[in-house]
Amino acid sequence: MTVMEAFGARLRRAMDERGPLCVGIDPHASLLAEWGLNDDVAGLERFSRTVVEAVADRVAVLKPQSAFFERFGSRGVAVLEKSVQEARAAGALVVMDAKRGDIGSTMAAYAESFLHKDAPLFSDALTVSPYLGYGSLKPAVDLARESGAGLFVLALTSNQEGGEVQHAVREDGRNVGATMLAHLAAENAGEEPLGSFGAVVGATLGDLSSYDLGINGPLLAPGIGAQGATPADLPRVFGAAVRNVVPNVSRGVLLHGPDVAALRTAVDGFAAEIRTALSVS
Ligand SMILES: O=c1ccn([C@@H]2O[C@H](COP(=O)(O)O)[C@@H](O)[C@H]2O)c(=O)[nH]1
Repeated sequence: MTVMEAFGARLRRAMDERGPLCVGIDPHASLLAEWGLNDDVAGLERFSRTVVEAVADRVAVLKPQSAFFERFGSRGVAVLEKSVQEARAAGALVVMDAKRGDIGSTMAAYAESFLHKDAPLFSDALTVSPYLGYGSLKPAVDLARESGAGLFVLALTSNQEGGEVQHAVREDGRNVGATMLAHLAAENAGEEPLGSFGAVVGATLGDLSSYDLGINGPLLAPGIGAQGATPADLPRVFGAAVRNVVPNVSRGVLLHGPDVAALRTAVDGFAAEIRTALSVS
């Protein structure tokens, strides 16, 4: 049996070769309408196919937002399966944004759904919520290691409301977000060139210098474009950890569809801005 190389190593290579940009596949009803598509499974399929065709051969990571597929029931999930498989076949890594989290015994089933190498929805990495306790994620950590997959744990999310949970201070004086980062640093200790257990840290959050972002793992950074952050913000927000940042843009790219050339131009524009921002940091 061939064992897949660890996600962190595959991601590092993809980022070095293609740049770090992650493009979201977020088929909002409003975007389907703007693309002249119906808000139905056929529209969903056309939308996702177009995004994959336009960008999967040029970005390091594609991030389908599962919610927009689940909205259509089993036929929507079938479209999601196909999109994941086509994106991976075109050379992009796929981060499934499903934000799963539950008690350990149920978490094991979520892990089987997205991280088992034979699962129809197998993805290179999965977003997970640690708010049932970081330890509840252990089945996903274990299966990810076995499959060569990765996780992105919600640590400091891009939305303002996240602060009431993530900035809450524990008895040891550390806040919850910082605690998640510390768990991830322990998970990734000694891994080269990059650990497989990443954090979600919003690009919208301003100065994060009070946090130790040196987790030796990737930092998935949503919030660029529609949520107001820009590539130029990345060095200020992430400091020395910026080399491990995977900046995500969804609507900021998708609003340029359905024209494939226009989508590619938008992606190339964000990629160039990110390159410039990182080269001066
Ligand atoms: O903290 C988080 C975690 C996840 N997201 C997801 O990223 C994209 C962002 O989409 P935009 O259109 O670029 O705003 C979306 O799928 C969110 O669910 C996030 O925004 N913040």
